[in-house]
Amino acid sequence: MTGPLLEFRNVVKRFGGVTALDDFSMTLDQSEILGLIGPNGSGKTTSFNVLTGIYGPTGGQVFFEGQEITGADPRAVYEAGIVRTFQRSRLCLPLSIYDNIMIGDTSRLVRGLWSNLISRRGLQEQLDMTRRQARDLVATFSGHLADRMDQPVGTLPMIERRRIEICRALISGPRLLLLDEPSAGMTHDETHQLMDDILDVRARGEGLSIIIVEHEMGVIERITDRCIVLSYGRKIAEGTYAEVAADSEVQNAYLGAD
Ligand SMILES: Nc1ncnc2c1ncn2[C@@H]1O[C@H](COP(=O)(O)OP(=O)(O)OP(=O)(O)O)[C@@H](O)[C@H]1O
Repeated sequence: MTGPLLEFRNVVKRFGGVTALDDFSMTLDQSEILGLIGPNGSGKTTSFNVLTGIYGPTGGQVFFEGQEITGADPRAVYEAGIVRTFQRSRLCLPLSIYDNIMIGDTSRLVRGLWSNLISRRGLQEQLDMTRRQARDLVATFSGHLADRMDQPVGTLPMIERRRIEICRALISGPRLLLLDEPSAGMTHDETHQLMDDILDVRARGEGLSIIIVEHEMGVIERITDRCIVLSYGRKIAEGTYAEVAADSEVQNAYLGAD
C-alpha cells in the first residue's frame, strides 16, 4: 500500500442545525499514533462515529487502505480492520474476562451446528486455541490478569477493565484502533500505566495504527506522533503536540488562553 491507511476527504456531518464535522480532511499513516483533540462538542467522537458506520456522513468521503468506505455499516468497517473502544465502558460486568474478550471476535466460535456436532474434537481444539490466543493477548498487558481469565470483569478495578476493552478490540487483529478517552475514570498513575501498554502494543511492530481522542494533554504529548485539533467541527491545527500547543488559535479555542 502506498497511500495513507486512512483518509477523510471533506467530511461533513450535520445533526439538524448543528454542524458536528465541517469539511474535515485528514490522513493517517500505517503505524502512526494520531491524537484527535479539541474542546467539548468539537466533533471528535462524531468523527469516530462516522468512520465506524454509526452515522453516515452528510457529505465527503472516507477511504481505508485505498478503498472507499463512506457510509459502510459497522460490520463492514470492523471486517475491514477498524475497531474502537468507547468513552463509557461497554463491558458485560457479570461475564468473565475471557467471555468479554471473545465478544470482540465471535467469528472464531461460529463453525455451524452440523460442523460442531460432527467434529466435536475439532470444536474442542478450536475452543482451546481461541482461549490460548485470548490469554496470550491479555498476558501482553498483564500476567496477573491472564491468570484470572474466568473472573467476572465487574470485580476488577478500572485500569484492568480498560485493558480488557482494549484486548477485546485487538483480538480480531485490526489495522486501526480508535481509542475514545481511554483515561476517563482513571487515576494519573493508572493512565500512565495504560499508556505504557498502548506504546508496547505499537512497539510490537505489527503495523497497528491508533487514533486517540483524549482530554489529558499529558497523555497526548507522551504517546502521539502527530495531533489534529478540532474546534466546532473544523480542523484548526495539525502537527506535533509541541507545534499545536504553541498555536495561538489552539490556545484560544482549547487551552483557554487569551
Ligand atoms: N446524535 C447526535 N444528535 C444530535 N447532535 C449530536 C449527536 N452527536 C453529536 N452531536 C453534536 O455534535 C457536536 C459534536 O459532538 P461530539 O460528541 O462529536 O463532540 P466531542 O468533541 O467528542 O465532545 P466531548 O469531548 O464532549 O466528547 C456537539 O454539538 C454535539 O451536541
